Amino acid sequence: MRQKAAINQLLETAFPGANPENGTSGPTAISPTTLLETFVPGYGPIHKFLLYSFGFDVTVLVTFGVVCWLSARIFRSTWGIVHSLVSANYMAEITVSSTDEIHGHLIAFLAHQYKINSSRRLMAETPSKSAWELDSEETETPETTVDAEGNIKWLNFSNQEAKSQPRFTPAIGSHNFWHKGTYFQLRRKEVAMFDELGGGAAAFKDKELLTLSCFGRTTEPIKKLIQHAKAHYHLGHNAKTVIKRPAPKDMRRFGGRGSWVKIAERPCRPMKTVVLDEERKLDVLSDINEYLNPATARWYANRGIPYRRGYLFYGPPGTGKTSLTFALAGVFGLDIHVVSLLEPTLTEEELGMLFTNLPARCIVLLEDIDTAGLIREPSDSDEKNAPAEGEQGSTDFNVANLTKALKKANQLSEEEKKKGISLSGLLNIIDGVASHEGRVLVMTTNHPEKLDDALIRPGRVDHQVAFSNATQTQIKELFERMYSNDLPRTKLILSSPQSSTKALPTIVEDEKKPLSNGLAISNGKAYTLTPPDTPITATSVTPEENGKMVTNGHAKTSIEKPTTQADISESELHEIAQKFAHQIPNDMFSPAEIQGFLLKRKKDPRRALEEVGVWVEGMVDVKRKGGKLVSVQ
Ligand SMILES: Nc1ncnc2c1ncn2[C@@H]1O[C@H](COP(=O)(O)OP(=O)(O)OP(=O)(O)O)[C@@H](O)[C@H]1O
Repeated sequence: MRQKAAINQLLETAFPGANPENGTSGPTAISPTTLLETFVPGYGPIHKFLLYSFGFDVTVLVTFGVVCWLSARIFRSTWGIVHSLVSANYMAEITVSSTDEIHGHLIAFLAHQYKINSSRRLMAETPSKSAWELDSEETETPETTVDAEGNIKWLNFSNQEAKSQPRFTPAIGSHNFWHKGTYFQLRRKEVAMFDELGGGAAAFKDKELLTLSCFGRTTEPIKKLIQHAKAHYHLGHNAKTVIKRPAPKDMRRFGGRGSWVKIAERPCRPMKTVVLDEERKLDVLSDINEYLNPATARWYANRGIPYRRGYLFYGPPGTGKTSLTFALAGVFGLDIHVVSLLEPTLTEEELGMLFTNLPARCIVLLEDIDTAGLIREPSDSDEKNAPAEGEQGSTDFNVANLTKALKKANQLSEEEKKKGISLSGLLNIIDGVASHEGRVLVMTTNHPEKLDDALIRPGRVDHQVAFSNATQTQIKELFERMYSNDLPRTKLILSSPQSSTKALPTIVEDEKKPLSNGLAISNGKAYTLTPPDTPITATSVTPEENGKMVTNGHAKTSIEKPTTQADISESELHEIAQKFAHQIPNDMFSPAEIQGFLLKRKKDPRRALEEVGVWVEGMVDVKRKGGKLVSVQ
């Protein structure tokens, strides 16, 4: 009886006004149950069934669910409104596209941020490192084959990729982090870009956008963060020379900095490793040093002279033209932009655009300019005078001639299409009105005699440097360099750089100040020029360590015999070098050839001395016969 009364009471609460006992309806009142019955068909019977069978009023649960859902909706939209109001009025943001190198700097920096690292949403990436980028020998863990005595015989690097440590970066989505007391929001998202590939083709490409925001009405904290990320990135890259080349065709169409892509980063080549007549080396060094001085830019501007400098390095193959360019880039901390004029997809307009998008100061390297296939556009008179085949007169005009003429016309138009860069086009790009100022242009060639006069006239080429096969002094230097551990830094004494002082008599205020890179500015007096240290990841290996390598955590003896360097005193090394140099004729072999010979005996100077006679004989024989394949190595 009591149970029935309780159910009745419940029903009364659920259906106020409805009396299940007598079935009469009272005045209608709005209750959650009546509302649900109105909007959800069949709710009433289910509700009654549950209530009678289990004494459980489902309306309470449903009402609670609905209230929660509604609250969540209201909260979300209120939050959205508040967030957008706050973002619009009290937050600053900066967006970075993945087409810009800052994107890479930021991601690398964020990957190092412990707060991001502790995030629960990360993206794993396998960083690909070049041989130069490996931190140290210890981080390399090649598989090794060991002989009976436990010495390493063969190394195998096939498992390298699998073993390399993944890098964790923030996943696509939103992240928050603190940096130096500022709260930052990071949104990483991918957007599909409709990219017209030309020739009617098009494709969607993914591009990434990073949006950094922080509270406040100024973007200053974000700018500082980006600056910090850049500095962090370059921290480990100070001693590297960055090599860039034109981006793939579809990327460089957009212009901007994205027109150049980094292809490599190498440790700076120390100037002392380039064996070249000291005076010639210093001439180039002081010339570039003076050119890069900001005061010189003003000097040029005041006189209306285009602020550009061109160098021609010429000489036989393997004599150090490229090496000197890299060493110069290291000394002055410039990036090298390498352009191949033979690239079939490169048009004149694109080359012009690439030159416009060069950074303020850089080296542009045009290698083997004689083989670049520059096209001299035929003059009108040439065209008129050249008799076309099949044009011997209308009388003997026949079908065969017509076919030939058509074929030739087609061939010509095909060639025209592939033509690439004409000489006049290149000349315009090098020093035309739209040409970039502030860059150092280096052109190299093995055949200067083949170059067009216009290409090397002053203004386009301001300084020529001749390279030749090695002299005995250079051979000795190469030898000593190969076998000495780490020679102390050489001081280069600059004696009276006349050319520069004559050319720039009015640079006064800054002249005696050493530049930040350690080079002094010429003032007509003799002065000491010390090329800045190029801190190549100095592995100060002790003689004892030198014969060992660490693999998989175990120190093992290296493949080669323990070095003999430790056994040789400096004076003996000089003596051997002297004898070695005497056995090689002057000006016959390029430094590259000598380096190649020494590399095969890189740990054994005595053996190099013993074997050099036979090598010279064999090589002289090959050179005399004009052959290319060597019988002695
Ligand atoms: N003068 C030099 N001093 C030191 N090393 C040199 C010198 N010349 C050549 N070498 C060595 O020889 C190799 C080839 O040199 P490099 O590429 O600079 O020659 P190159 O003159 O540019 O040749 P090419 O004309 O074929 O491009 C490099 O490994 C370099 O170290």
